[in-house]
Amino acid sequence: MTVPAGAVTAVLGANGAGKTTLLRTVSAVQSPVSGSITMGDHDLIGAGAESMSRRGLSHVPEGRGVIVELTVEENLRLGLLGRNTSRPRMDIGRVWDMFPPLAQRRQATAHTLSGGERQMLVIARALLATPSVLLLDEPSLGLAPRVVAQIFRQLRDAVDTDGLTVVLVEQNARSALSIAEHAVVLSLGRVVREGPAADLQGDTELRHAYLGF
Ligand SMILES: Nc1ncnc2c1ncn2[C@@H]1O[C@H](COP(=O)(O)OP(=O)(O)OP(=O)(O)O)[C@@H](O)[C@H]1O
Repeated sequence: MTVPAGAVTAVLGANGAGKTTLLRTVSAVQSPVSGSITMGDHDLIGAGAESMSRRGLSHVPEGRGVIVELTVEENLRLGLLGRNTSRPRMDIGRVWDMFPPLAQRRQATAHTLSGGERQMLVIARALLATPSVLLLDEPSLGLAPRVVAQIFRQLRDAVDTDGLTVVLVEQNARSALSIAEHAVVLSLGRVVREGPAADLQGDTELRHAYLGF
């Protein structure tokens, strides 16, 4: 599969299709059995996790990952530590504008946040490191549609404003396709369809067979 730069690519497929494995392999958490992974001209296989962040690749795994003992603001400051200073557009002030619920709770300990607020926090923390490629695993999991819409709107804005490249793994195919330019459908660990998101959205047979809507 190919991920176009400066766009959102949705990675879709049923439970167990291999979406999480794909992201873990790209970000070097897991080793591939075969094949190749390249970013621009660079071969990523064997590069190691540290080298991934130097190349501007950031992975937000499923299941949140905020540090619950720290405040919202302290969690965000951790994102600044891994910052790629050649892309300085993102700062904590912009996070407060992007996610007003976080601004209201900036001194609150993260364990008091709702699921949606925690998801906003991990995405904001990843954005503060100013990655060029953001891998997001199921950011909508367990969240109310209104919160999902808010998070997706901000992601879309980061792509449009900063030229960020997003790989969005989602079971919520309808929402993911609504913000993606490009899409890939996985089944049993293989790509069964890849193309413009609008084409996949318009393909009723594909939607019924693989996307559940
Ligand atoms: N390309 C592949 N080749 C062989 N096995 C794979 C491949 N991709 C995934 N698997 C295996 O399939 C199983 C399910 O994969 P994975 O958890 O990545 O799916 P998923 O689409 O993320 O599912 P969920 O939506 O439930 O999180 C895992 O045991 C994984 O090791």
